[in-house]
Amino acid sequence: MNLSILNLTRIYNDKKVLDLPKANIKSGSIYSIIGPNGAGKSTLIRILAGIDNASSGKVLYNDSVFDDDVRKRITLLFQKPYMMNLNVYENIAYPLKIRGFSKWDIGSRVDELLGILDLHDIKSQRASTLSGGEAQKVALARGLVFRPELVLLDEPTASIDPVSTLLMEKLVTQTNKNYGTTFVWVTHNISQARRTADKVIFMHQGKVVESGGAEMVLKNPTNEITRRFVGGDLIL
Ligand SMILES: Nc1ncnc2c1ncn2[C@@H]1O[C@H](COP(=O)(O)OP(=O)(O)OP(=O)(O)O)[C@@H](O)[C@H]1O
Repeated sequence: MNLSILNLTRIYNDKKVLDLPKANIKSGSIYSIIGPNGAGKSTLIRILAGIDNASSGKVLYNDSVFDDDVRKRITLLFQKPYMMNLNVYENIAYPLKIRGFSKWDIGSRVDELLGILDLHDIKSQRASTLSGGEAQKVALARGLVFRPELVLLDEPTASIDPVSTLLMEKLVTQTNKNYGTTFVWVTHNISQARRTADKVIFMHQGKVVESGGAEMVLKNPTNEITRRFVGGDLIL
């Protein structure tokens, strides 16, 4: 799913926290959004996911404005996973069940995801008893099982151990490759952006300071603030 962002702003208490005159997210790519605290990354994700309103401007999903049809083709994952009061298998199967998939199709898709994320041993466990990391893996599997066109990720691996983080990254890159899924992933982990992203968007003070191919923005940025940020300079 392509996204076109035009003159998008978000104002909180008279302060403009987001100001994006023009940006495009190309279908089939993995985008990392990086930038310091308060840069407007989560605000942007919330607006793209239709759970917050812009103060002005618009976002087009392919060529449509946000509506129920767009909503059905999007997944949003935060740092804190949401679990339904079901077991692991049923949580992951849920989006397929409500879309009327056959039992056989549900079984094969859920089994594949359980395998990739190493969740087979806990597939019958109630979701309310899972650890934070286990729950996040289940949430990712549930968010991908119906093969959404666009996946919005807001620091989903921030409190996940390195092994599970790599499994989640692998699932994201594999899903992108196999189904052409577009990912927009907010991360504070520059190494994670290096491992996963095709394109990187660097935000600072509500604006896109630099964007482009991951290799270029992360290794050879043209902007001085980007260079300091990716180089680990804490004072921008
Ligand atoms: N509901 C709100 N009311 C007032 N100000 C808000 C609100 N939500 C966000 N802000 C402000 O908007 C700015 C951008 O916040 P946002 O959460 O988008 O930043 P971020 O880049 O995701 O930061 P972080 O890396 O810390 O998660 C911040 O200054 C924040 O204080």
